[in-house]
Amino acid sequence: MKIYMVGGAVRDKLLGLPVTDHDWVVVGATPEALTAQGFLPVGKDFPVFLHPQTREEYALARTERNSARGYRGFEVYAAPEVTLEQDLARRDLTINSIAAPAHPDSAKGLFEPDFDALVDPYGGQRDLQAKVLRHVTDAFREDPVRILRLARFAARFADFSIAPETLAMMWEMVTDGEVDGLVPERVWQELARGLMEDKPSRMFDALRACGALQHLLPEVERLWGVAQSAQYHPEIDTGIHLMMVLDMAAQLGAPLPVRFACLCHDLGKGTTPADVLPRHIGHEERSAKLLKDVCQRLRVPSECREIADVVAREHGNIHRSGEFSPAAVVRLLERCDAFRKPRRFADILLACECDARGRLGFEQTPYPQRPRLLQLLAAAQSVATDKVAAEAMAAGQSGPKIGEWIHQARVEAVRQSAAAAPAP
Ligand SMILES: Nc1ccn([C@@H]2O[C@H](COP(=O)(O)OP(=O)(O)OP(=O)(O)O)[C@@H](O)[C@H]2O)c(=O)n1
Ligand SMILES: [Mg+2]
Repeated sequence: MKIYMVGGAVRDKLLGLPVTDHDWVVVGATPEALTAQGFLPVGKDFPVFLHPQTREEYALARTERNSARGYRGFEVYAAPEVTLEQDLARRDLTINSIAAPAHPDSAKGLFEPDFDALVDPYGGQRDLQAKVLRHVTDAFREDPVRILRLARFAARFADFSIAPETLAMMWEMVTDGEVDGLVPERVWQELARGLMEDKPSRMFDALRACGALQHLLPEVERLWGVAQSAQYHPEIDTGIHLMMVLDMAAQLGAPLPVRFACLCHDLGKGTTPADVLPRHIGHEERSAKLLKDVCQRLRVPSECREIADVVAREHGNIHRSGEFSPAAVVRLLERCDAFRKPRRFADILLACECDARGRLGFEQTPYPQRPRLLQLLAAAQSVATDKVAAEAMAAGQSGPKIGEWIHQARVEAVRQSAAAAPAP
């Protein structure tokens, strides 16, 4: 048997990037031979084994066919006579189809890849140098998730382009309805990973270029070509604004829920009636409704869904909060559930900063609303609620009236804090 390091580990090593997870392929072996060497079988669908010490994945060389639409319908063929070239041929991108032969290092009991003896039958190194994302063979079509994977790699390797023939193939796959059969969990998984890359906008550029975004997220696709007022949005186009917001979220190191909230905050601008454009009165409510559809369709986890809902509804109010009375500030904090979930509120404010700075010419503009609302929240939180409640009861109050007293005490605390540091 012969063992090779493959996939992302070889690619990242050649790019000089840190390598975290190692994938291996085993040629000329049977499951029995691997088990005899101490490897642990794991794959339910695929013949995959774990190294007894490192727990890294070792897969038998295989060919595969997609027997049905979507993710589940694979037929896998693994046998000792499947060659390395055959295994590399069924992979997604040339840059992911380079193999490094590995030699057992008997001292450590591990395998050491030899990067001076790469096996690269599909031009992976050439495409790494030319910075091109290119499919390996027609087998790319067998797995439509690869459209999303490619889009995600475009977001990660922001200076790579998509080979025209690959884009053409993706376009055909989309036209054939291939992305419509994807299971929601896989779509969400890839979208979430792409959102977390350095330049998320490039994932959406790629998905638009092949027509997939219209199928996966029509609510987002629709935003291109929708005008906004030039006074607040010099970039005008809502789709362009959205991409700037996402890239700002990446630049500010925002976590996934914040990035998802950014993605969905302006969905309602896509359904603004033509006669009120470029104004978008009431778009917040419409965003929240469309967000609900997206979350149901893609089974978005509740952590992402909930923050996105608040950001969709309240981002305009948070932007304008500098003009709010102390009572209006407290009502805003209450609607955001900031007293119970202060950390989530900080994330909501981060999403709003991304929105404000994700505009042409505003990238470096400070967003004082964020520190100010955090300060006012801290002031409102400093109210000793049990003391206020005791006072209210001593004054003969009960039920909701006690809540009103607490609310009033918080308004007073916000008033004092705001007076000490007025909005800029
Ligand atoms: N739908 C898929 C998934 C994986 N692969 C192949 O399996 C390898 C390992 O997959 P994975 O670990 O998911 O991706 P990586 O390329 O290693 O990228 P990452 O850095 O995201 O792990 C890929 O390089 C690719 O050769 C593929 O061809 N098609
Ligand atoms: Mg990997």
